[in-house]
Amino acid sequence: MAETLRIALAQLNPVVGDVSGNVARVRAARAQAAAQGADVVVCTELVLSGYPPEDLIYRAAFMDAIEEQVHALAAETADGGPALIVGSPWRKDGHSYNAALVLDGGQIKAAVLKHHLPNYGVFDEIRVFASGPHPGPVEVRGVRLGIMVCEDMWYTDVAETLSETGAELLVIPNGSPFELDKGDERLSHAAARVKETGLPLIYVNQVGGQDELVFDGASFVLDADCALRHRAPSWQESLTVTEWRKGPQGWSCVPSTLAAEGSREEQVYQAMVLGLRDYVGKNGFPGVILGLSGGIDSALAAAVAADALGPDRVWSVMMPSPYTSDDSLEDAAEVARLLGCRLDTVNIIPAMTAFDQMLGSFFSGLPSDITEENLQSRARGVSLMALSNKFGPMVLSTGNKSEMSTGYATLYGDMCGGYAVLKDVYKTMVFAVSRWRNANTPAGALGPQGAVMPDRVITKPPTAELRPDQKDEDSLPPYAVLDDILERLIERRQHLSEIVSQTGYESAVVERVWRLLNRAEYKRRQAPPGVKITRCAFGRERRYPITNAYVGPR
Ligand SMILES: Nc1ncnc2c1ncn2[C@@H]1O[C@H](COP(=O)(O)OP(=O)(O)OC[C@H]2O[C@@H]([n+]3cccc(C(=O)O)c3)[C@H](O)[C@@H]2O)[C@@H](O)[C@H]1O
Ligand SMILES: Nc1ncnc2c1ncn2[C@@H]1O[C@H](COP(=O)(O)OP(=O)(O)OP(=O)(O)O)[C@@H](O)[C@H]1O
Ligand SMILES: NC(=O)CC[C@H](N)C(=O)O
Repeated sequence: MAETLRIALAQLNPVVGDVSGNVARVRAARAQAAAQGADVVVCTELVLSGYPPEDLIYRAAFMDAIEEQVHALAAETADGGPALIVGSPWRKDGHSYNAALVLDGGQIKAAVLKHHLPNYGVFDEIRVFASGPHPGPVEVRGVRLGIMVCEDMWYTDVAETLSETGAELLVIPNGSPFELDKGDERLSHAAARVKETGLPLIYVNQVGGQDELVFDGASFVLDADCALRHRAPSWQESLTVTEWRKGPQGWSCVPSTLAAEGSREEQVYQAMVLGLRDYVGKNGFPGVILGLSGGIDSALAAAVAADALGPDRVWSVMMPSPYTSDDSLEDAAEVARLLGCRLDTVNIIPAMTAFDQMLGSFFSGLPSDITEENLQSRARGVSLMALSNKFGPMVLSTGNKSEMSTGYATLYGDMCGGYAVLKDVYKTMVFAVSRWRNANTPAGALGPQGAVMPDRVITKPPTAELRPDQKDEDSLPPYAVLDDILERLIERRQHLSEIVSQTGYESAVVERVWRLLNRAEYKRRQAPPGVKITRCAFGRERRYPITNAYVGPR
């Protein structure tokens, strides 16, 4: 019976669908762990397919490719190196499962099948996977490991079965997407399982961006007394070999590095950076292009892009109209200078004049209104898309969550683009994160050190500059009030009366925000994807009908 054990936590960034690339990532991690004397390497949930694989699981050829690669990987473990615990889709008796496979001594020693399939929020695993039975422990190098997959740790029953059937150590491969405050939630579920079973626990999480999700990593180890023995860094791949010793009370982990979690602003910023970096990188774009207005949203989006990709892959374009102020021109130029990214000017006045002429016979005698305002926004969108078509960079959309919530954005105008950087970040958080970035250089950032936007960009009142003297707060409640109401409606799903009684806001204001929110559903369905940051992001997590005649109590 082993009295010491070295277990490697492989916090990897797989690419969904890239089976051979993912196998290569696992192979490299195993070689690195072997060089550090590891006995076992624990990888993340579904690392071979990438998480979440969604409907790829329905493709028999995809599942065949995975099976073939698993057998090859298993055969490689005959080399006397560490055992591998890899997450992989796995077929058995005509069903597809979300499994953790134990590969050792040249064989597939066990397939632990996920029991609790998450089917809420961003998850719909019941769509593609069958639920496995409660697993039992798997003996690896003389130690009975209680392996369970991600969601199985969020309930009591799987850990209970594992401990009752002799597990000595809980091991959990995860694909747990980032959202604010998720770290505490994970830790409290993990600690509950440790307390119930008296067993130490290893939690290994995926890192990287996948469409609207970003995985922060932050893998960790809890000892049997719930002491945190290791926390891997967030937002980057890592491989840590942890040392375990067996004493009279069971297994205990030798204390190792504890990476800091970072402030909320830092987490939001890093989530946007990694989400964008991986979206651009994994989809093969040479870089990004965006309209830089001199306002805070496009300045922050540009800063995130420069930190994600490097300033030389960010192309900013100022597109002045007759309503663009000198301050905006100066501020856009200063943002581009501070970031060190390319800035060009494309005047949209000729396009506005052309539309006046093209549509003049229809519009004659009618007052100028939102129609002409939206044409400016659309002229900018068309220009950016043309530059994207000609030169290849993907267009970034810069709308924030307050705007996405209220429909304060122009369809096929500023809503155009491939990816919306700030989509799940309320305007009040946009201000806070911009201040944070001006005072801090994020770890791993490819952009410049120091401030990335002039103070005036943060302090001036937000305006869309689509007509003279326009200010956002002329049409919307102040952002502090708007965001508070939106957060209560969206994330907390509060009733309107509850919001009024808890906050003292006028019920007419809360009613208006509710109406704006519901009315903009059609716009959100046409919005580009953007990374999930909050507890309830638009898209999969908030599914209201567009055609919606409900008028009863809300
Ligand atoms: N249920 C439905 N299903 C499908 N389509 C629907 C629809 N209801 C309206 N529509 C269509 O949508 C059109 C209205 O949408 P749209 O054309 O976008 O225009 P609209 O929402 O009327 O105006 C854009 C709003 O965004 C504000 N804005 C624009 C640009 C930038 C910023 C900023 O500060 O960032 C703010 C602007 O001040 C204005 O309040 C309708 O004319 C109709 O064609
Ligand atoms: N003059 C401009 N030049 C370049 N892009 C612009 C210009 N005006 C608007 N845009 C683009 O359209 C987006 C919507 O901007 P708008 O000024 O209407 O409102 P906003 O949401 O307050 O954004 P920002 O804070 O970036 O100004 C901007 O973020 C920017 O990408
Ligand atoms: N992949 C999963 O099973 C994730 C579900 C889990 N509750 C989490 O977010 O951590």
